[in-house]
Amino acid sequence: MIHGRIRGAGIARAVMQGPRPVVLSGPSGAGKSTLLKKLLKDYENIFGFSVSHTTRQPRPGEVNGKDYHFVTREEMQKEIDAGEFIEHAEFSGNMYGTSKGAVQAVQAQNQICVLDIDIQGVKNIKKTDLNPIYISVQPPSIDILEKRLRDRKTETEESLLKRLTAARVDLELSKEPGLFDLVIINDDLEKAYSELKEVLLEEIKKTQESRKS
Ligand SMILES: Nc1ncnc2c1ncn2[C@@H]1O[C@H](COP(=O)(O)OP(=O)(O)OP(=O)(O)O)[C@@H](O)[C@H]1O
Ligand SMILES: Nc1nc2c(ncn2[C@@H]2O[C@H](COP(=O)(O)O)[C@@H](O)[C@H]2O)c(=O)[nH]1
Repeated sequence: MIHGRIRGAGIARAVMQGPRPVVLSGPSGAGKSTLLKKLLKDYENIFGFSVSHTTRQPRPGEVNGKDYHFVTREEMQKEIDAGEFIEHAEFSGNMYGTSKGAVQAVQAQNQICVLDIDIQGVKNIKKTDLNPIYISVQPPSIDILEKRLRDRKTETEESLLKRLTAARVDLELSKEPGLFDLVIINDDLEKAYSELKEVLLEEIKKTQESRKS
């Protein structure tokens, strides 16, 4: 596995559709949303979030259309059948998916599109021509992950156990050589955030430059 270095960042994209997207993956509770929120705050208008669809219930404070498009299983299946999704997966008893519209909405603003998706999503995106930078955010240990998930107070005991089981699978599958361009161990948040910014610096600069011209 490659740590702290990016593969293929300098390779020109076959089809230039603006800045290269970014996939953030890793176990639930590893800190993807925390890092992403910092990035979106510090680089407002440079990054845009791909708003996924999900069938899970909204958490307190989550906004429909901003954090997720909260939909029923029937609604989501209908859109999947109509070919409106780039990828979709079942995670911890709910459906999640990235619609074509979610990515297009960000790319239309010439922003770097960031996808927060699980490892099944990563494998499915690999089959497309999206060509993102793949980053896995991982916890320092499973025990710390469990503590973070418990402290977040978003899960029932049942869903927490499901997420921990999925986390173990995720950490195993993530070892596949070449699956991720970069693995960030999110122990110290500021250090993890610096690593994330460093790897994205080239795309950030390109996007900032394109705004000037
Ligand atoms: N480096 C860190 N040190 C301590 N706590 C952290 C750190 N990073 C994130 N956290 C906390 O851990 C919890 C889980 O983080 P977060 O919700 O960002 O994870 P996630 O990977 O986005 O999870 P999910 O995939 O379920 O959305 C949050 O309560 C967050 O505040
Ligand atoms: N394959 C996809 N996975 C997604 C998508 N949106 C989110 N996720 C992943 O689901 C889990 C759980 O998220 P939570 O918000 O319920 O905690 C997490 O690993 C996300 O990365 C998606 O569109 N496709």
